[in-house]
Amino acid sequence: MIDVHDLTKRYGSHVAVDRVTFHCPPATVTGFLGANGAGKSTVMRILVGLAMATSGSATIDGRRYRDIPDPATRIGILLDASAQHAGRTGREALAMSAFQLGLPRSRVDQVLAAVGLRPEESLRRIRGYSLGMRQRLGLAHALLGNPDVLILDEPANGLDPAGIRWMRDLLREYAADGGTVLLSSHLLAEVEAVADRFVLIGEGRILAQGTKDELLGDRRTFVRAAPQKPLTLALDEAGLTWTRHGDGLLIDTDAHRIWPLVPNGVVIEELRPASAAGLEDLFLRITAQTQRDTQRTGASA
Ligand SMILES: Nc1ncnc2c1ncn2[C@@H]1O[C@H](COP(=O)(O)OP(=O)(O)OP(=O)(O)O)[C@@H](O)[C@H]1O
Repeated sequence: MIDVHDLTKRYGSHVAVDRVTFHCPPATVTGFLGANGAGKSTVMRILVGLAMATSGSATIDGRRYRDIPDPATRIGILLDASAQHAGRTGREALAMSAFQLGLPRSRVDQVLAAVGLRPEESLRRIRGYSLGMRQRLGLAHALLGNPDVLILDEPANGLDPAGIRWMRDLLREYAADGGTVLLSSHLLAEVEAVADRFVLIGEGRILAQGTKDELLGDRRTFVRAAPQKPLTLALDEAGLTWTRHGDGLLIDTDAHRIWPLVPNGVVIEELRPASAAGLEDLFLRITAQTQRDTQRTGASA
């Protein structure tokens, strides 16, 4: 469990993180979202002991990072994939870390396979790695000690679409096995696809937090159909509630439940979630309204 409580970080007179509170339960992926300079990296750096809090606390399983024995076997960290030793090969870098952690060399092959770095790639010097390869290597480092918490700052940066899909699957599996993931990203669609919970931060303050349902709320579906009557009859028969909305219907269920009910001969002209465009829309609306002197908290944890 990651617990950030009333955390504040000042740099001189600048308040980078302002009384931030959130937690990340086990078996979940928490997406940490915010515009450039919002304070995400600062919170993550404090969590892993690279920066000191001005006040408040940031703990993992009830302890500050520096108080955790063998932290690398409990917490996997990827903060800056470009900050890896350029002159070593990927395999050498992992082998050194494995040695320091007292892990068998076979663990290096396991994590290389887990992150999809091919043997010939692992033998190349890191300076020749693409950003996507560095991200994979950084994640291999994070996974090396088989931790049950992952703290990842922008891990999808530089990954191609297949890489992003791969990372999504890896993190979902990790959480399904009971792991706790805190992941920051600018790629909202990706975070929306992988995370169970979201924390939105702006100018150092929490703007909203909650599960997808809590934040994106409206699960109704808007449908325009021609002719409409047979569809409303089918909806009634299925026990679904609906209301007329403009030239269409607002139906009290998810889109995937509606498709099988559409009678033969009815043409669906439009079918979409009734709420706006999802997380990206929410993010842009909330951050557009960001004021340092107002705190908007959506559904809370
Ligand atoms: N060492 C530092 N000294 C002074 N100010 C800092 C320092 N580190 C961060 N800041 C400031 O704190 C604020 C938050 O920065 P932070 O890097 O945490 O944001 P972020 O949300 O991670 O942004 P990005 O998405 O661009 O990485 C910014 O205004 C930044 O300029």
